[in-house]
Amino acid sequence: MRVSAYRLAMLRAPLREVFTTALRRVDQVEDVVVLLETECGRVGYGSAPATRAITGEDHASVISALEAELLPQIIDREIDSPAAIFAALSGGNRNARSALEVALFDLVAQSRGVPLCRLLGGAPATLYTSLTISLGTPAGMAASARAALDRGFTRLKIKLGGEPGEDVQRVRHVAVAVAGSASLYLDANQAWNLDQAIWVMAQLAGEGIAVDLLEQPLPAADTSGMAQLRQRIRTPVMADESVFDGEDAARVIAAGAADILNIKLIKSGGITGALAIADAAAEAGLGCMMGCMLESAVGVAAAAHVAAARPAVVTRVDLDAPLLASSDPVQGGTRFGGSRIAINHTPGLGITGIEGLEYL
Ligand SMILES: C[C@H](N)C(=O)N[C@@H](CCC(=O)O)C(=O)O
Ligand SMILES: [Mg+2]
Repeated sequence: MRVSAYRLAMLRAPLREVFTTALRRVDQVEDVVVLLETECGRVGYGSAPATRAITGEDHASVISALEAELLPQIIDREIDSPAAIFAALSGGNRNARSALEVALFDLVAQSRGVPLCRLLGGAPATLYTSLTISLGTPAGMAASARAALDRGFTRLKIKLGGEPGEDVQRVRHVAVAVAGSASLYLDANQAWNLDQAIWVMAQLAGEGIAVDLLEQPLPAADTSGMAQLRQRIRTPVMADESVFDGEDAARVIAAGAADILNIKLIKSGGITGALAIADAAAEAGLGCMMGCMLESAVGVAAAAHVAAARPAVVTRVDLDAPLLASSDPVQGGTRFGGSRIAINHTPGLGITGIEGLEYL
């Protein structure tokens, strides 16, 4: 398979509500989309959002890495396997690499006539995602949680990361709103220190509020704090910003800093890096969550395929970004509806087009 041409475009989609975490606020889905074209008329899709607060990249740095560094490495080159993709690409930044890798994997799977997850060793499946409740006022978050129940979600990810007393209030309000109809997990996006994390979890335990999982409570580099926290609370701790790639995974596992790892294609620089994290976790007997950034259904569909390729280790998915948007311009392929994600059985990612792309 030879990539003969490429196009770059912007995909924009409005959100149902502004997405707010302890790290950033996002007003709309805004991805750089890579379209790779082959001599035989196939199109491979990949995408990346700007995630400056997490990976340091904005749209300009993603576009420049693609055009100046990465795309020249693959144009008119024979690429027909995952190993060839890995061998072809060097440099760039994580966001750009992820977009390009996904588009290449899409094409290789299409050329073999199999869904992407089959190329990666799995099979199409139905996944069930949590829905994220943005950081806000306790009353506002409770209302969003009730709306999520109405949409059929039974697992909610509660964004925290303000003053600890206020965070307890937020969880308390959400817990009352869902009244046991949904499991709750918390994501502080690095906002607390060790004492604050212990205090918040003790308050919630004291009030009998069940918390399923605690995601990235401490700063990404504080693996020793995360390891100490695990000894002090009963709730499993998940590493998100502490684990970008396979090397980070090995370090976090060796430090005993997490019970579960959150894999995201944008952090790992694509599918190869994501599988390296899953393999490291499997070897250590840890589970993984497949997560996403606030991004379009192109990258999230690719993440769903990776999850379906490693069902024994990727036991949870937080692939809700397309559901946080008020419409999905991506046509064909993996379908997102309520909490249900139905992975396509058609070749590659199965994408047949994207409405409203603004070509660069
Ligand atoms: C969208 C997903 N549920 C999520 O919360 N992902 C991130 C943050 C995404 C972003 O800032 O774009 C997370 O911290 O888990
Ligand atoms: Mg997180």
